[in-house]
Amino acid sequence: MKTTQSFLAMKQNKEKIAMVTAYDYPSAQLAQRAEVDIILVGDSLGMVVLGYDSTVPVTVDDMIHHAKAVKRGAPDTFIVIDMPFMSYHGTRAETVKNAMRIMQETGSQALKLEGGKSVIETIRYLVEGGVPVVGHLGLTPQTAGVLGGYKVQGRESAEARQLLDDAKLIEDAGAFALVLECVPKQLAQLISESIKIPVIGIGAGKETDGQVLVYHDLVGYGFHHIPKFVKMFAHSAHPMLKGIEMYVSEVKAGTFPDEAHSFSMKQEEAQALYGGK
Ligand SMILES: Nc1nc(=O)c2c([nH]1)NC[C@@H]1CN(c3ccc(C(=O)N[C@@H](CCC(=O)O)C(=O)O)cc3)CN21
Ligand SMILES: CC(C)C(=O)C(=O)O
Ligand SMILES: [Mg+2]
Repeated sequence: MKTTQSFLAMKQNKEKIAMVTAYDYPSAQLAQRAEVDIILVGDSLGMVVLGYDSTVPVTVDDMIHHAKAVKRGAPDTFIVIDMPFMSYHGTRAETVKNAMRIMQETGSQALKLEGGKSVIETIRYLVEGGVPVVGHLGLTPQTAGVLGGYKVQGRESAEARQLLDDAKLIEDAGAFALVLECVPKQLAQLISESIKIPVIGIGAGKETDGQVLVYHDLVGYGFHHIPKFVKMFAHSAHPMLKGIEMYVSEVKAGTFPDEAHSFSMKQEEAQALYGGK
């Protein structure tokens, strides 16, 4: 099992960090087999697994339910869990309770929080309490309603400088890594060079210390909207759909199940069953 220190060392050694989301037992198994460095149980599960049109409806209980399955599928991989919408914006006691529940009930290694200046204090006291924290800046989907949609952030220098300042604050607050989503590659490079903790990009160019992609985007599972920054490394929905269509037609034709997929009794037992009332 890697640790927060492993990821700092990877940045120092210029070894890229590969992160992927997972939401259930099989996706976690595949991620672990592929030797990803970090699994993120992302609140994107609300969209790609539950079919909501944003991450806003996702609850702490949803995150725990999915993360427990992920942990069973990838017991030896470092797992980060998203704190969902507004679960870290109430009182300190409420935030601590949510963080504690997610950590204790799932056995995962770290939590991720979206936002800059406004969550610095929260990051600080979670870290002081012993929770490894990942920050998340740029396009923060939980505040997409306020941002005005899923848009690239920091295209103008003033806004870009604000994101750089926020990244430094997040580092100072004690986060061990930072996810940077949907920002120009020049800004992502500057932020990666300006802080010591690893920057994991998504739609942030190739100069970050690592990359993260949503599982369903990268393996092409589902028929959802695919953001521009996604490279689909496999197209799994199509062979899966073909398989299900074949199953339906074989059931309709009566060719499934065949002998190989059926159980049988000895002939005399069958005779006794049919004839010997
Ligand atoms: N399937 C999926 N993949 C993701 O990466 C993802 C989710 N869902 N849900 C949660 C958030 C939302 N994310 C998104 C969703 C859409 C765009 C998007 O469509 N962006 C525009 C860019 C618009 C612009 O140019 O400003 C695009 O065309 O890619 C980006 C990030 C990233 N996360
Ligand atoms: C896109 C990644 C960074 C995320 O936060 C998620 O999957 O929820
Ligand atoms: Mg998320």
